Amino acid sequence: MNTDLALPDYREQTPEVAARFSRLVERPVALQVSHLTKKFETPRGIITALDDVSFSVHKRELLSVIGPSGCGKSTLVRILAGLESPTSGELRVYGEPVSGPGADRGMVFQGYTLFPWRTVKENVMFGPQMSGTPTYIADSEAREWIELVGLSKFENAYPHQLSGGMKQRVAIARALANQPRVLFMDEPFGALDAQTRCQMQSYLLEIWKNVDITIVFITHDLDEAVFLSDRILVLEANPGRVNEVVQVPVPRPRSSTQIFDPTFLGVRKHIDNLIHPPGQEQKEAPVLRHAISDPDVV
Ligand SMILES: Nc1ncnc2c1ncn2[C@@H]1O[C@H](COP(=O)(O)OP(=O)(O)OP(=O)(O)O)[C@@H](O)[C@H]1O
Repeated sequence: MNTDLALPDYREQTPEVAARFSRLVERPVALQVSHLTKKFETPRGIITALDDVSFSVHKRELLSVIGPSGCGKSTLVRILAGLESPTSGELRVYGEPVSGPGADRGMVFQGYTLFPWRTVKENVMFGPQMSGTPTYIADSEAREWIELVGLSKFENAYPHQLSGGMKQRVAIARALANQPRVLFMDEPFGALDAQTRCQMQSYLLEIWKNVDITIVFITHDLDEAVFLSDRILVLEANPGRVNEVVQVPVPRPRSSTQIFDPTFLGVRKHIDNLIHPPGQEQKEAPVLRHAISDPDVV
């Protein structure tokens, strides 16, 4: 059976979805990335990790970035967070040029970056305390953020007492407690098992619904990108360039049952084709230098 025939074109939008996108582009631009280029000098020559990358993210938008390995996702997020400088190009947050790290941008990484010697609440309070918020205010605000991520019963627990998904919820609360204007999430659920990962995606949408925050979400998981995003920035590799910015035509609110909808599958297939162009699939597994030959392994 050719299932492609049943899939709608990824550009088909219901009137509700089209209206949502018209409203989205009317909102202020939270993040403007203009002509970003990053070159690395290596003993083997210059590597262009990012080549003239431009895109914008609107207030309260959730934009995912996806692409093949080596397309520059990590380099991009490091530059956006101010941990690395671009070779050329510019980054603006609500119109203000930025360079270097700043409280206007928050980060959630894949690895658990909580302080193991601090409780959940102390972890969430850390940023505001460091920026001079009085302890009693930081304390009461931390409780609110912890409630938002559904961990009130665990505010006095230590990270080692929490599951991987719970630790990432604390990491989200900790990032939000600093009240950034844009939150960058770099494969935050990449280390979680499949079931927890799906739960975390739903939690993230719940949290996002209740907070005035713009999210840039880096992932290599197509389903995750489609499930979460308003739009998806698809990068190509060697050099890292913008391939396409795709509007996700799946209505909100999202639910896990939508992953079987033709609309979901149609846009997923389009992005898959951009990342793995038909006819360029790898025909055989690469031969590894240290591969062992075992006749019992087929
Ligand atoms: N510090 C560095 N020095 C030299 N080359 C680098 C450096 N960092 C990244 N690169 C190169 O830049 C390109 C983009 O790398 P980057 O890690 O940003 O891609 P990625 O999309 O995150 O890859 P992956 O999905 O495999 O993690 C690659 O060719 C990589 O080898």
